[in-house]
Amino acid sequence: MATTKHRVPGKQTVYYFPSFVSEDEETFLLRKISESPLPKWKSLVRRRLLQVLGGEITPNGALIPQDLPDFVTSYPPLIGRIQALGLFEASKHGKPNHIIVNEYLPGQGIMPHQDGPVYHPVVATISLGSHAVFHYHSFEDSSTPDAPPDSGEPADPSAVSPQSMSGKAAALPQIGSIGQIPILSLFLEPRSLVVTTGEMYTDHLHSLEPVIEDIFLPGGQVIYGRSTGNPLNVSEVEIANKDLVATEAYKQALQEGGSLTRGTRVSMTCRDVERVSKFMHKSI
Ligand SMILES: O=C(O)CCC(=O)C(=O)O
Ligand SMILES: [Fe+2]
Repeated sequence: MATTKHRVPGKQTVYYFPSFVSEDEETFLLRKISESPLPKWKSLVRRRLLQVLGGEITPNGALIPQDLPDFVTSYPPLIGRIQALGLFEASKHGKPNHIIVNEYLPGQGIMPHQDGPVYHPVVATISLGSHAVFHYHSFEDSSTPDAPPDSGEPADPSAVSPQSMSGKAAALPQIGSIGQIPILSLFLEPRSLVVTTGEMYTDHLHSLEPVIEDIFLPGGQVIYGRSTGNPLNVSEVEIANKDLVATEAYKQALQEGGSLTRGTRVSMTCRDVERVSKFMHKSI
């Protein structure tokens, strides 16, 4: 498969595609997203939910479908491009039908969580505007929690947060159900796509640390855990996709070490909601 060379070394179930959108497309997408009608905007503690594209999901996990906008179906043809990778082949619709658009200012992140069973267990995330460092975590007892979604974060109604993370302010687990050290960490370039499948979707959590800058050591490690304020939580973790990173300046930071300041990042998280209601959303 053409995707094989995009597999993150050491993981069969995570794929990284640099330059998935062009610079012109990135500019266009950021403009289109910022022009979104205000009622769709919601403020969250750690990031801003900009838009939900494709329709709202009911508390029972069914999508009330709404047409996806031209800026994801036509120019640029993001959905077609994702479908062509073949990684959604086993999902009901063969491609994403739902996109959550989030904005992260420097210093904002998202705590470890799972995306939950409402979606087919494949998620494709496009990064725009800034780099980020993305972490995957294990459950220490390798069981998944049965806690309901907590305090409004993640914004996604179907996302599952472990009980240990239910404190709003907690950036990292305070009690032991989530491994302290990420099991996999990725460098996400602006304009890249990362696709998480299989057990990395179903049995693991993912997060973005709320930091203003990312600090790298020579050889492609990143410092993790600074946001907890506790030096005992700080560790060095390997950037698993360092050899797939395409931009010279980022390659250099990963090879030689250094720090990279975060800018405003907009992410587009694309998934397939398998249960679709027969009722179409009607615009008022
Ligand atoms: O913004 C990202 O890269 C991740 C977002 C996320 O995990 C989510 O919306 O569930
Ligand atoms: Fe998520």
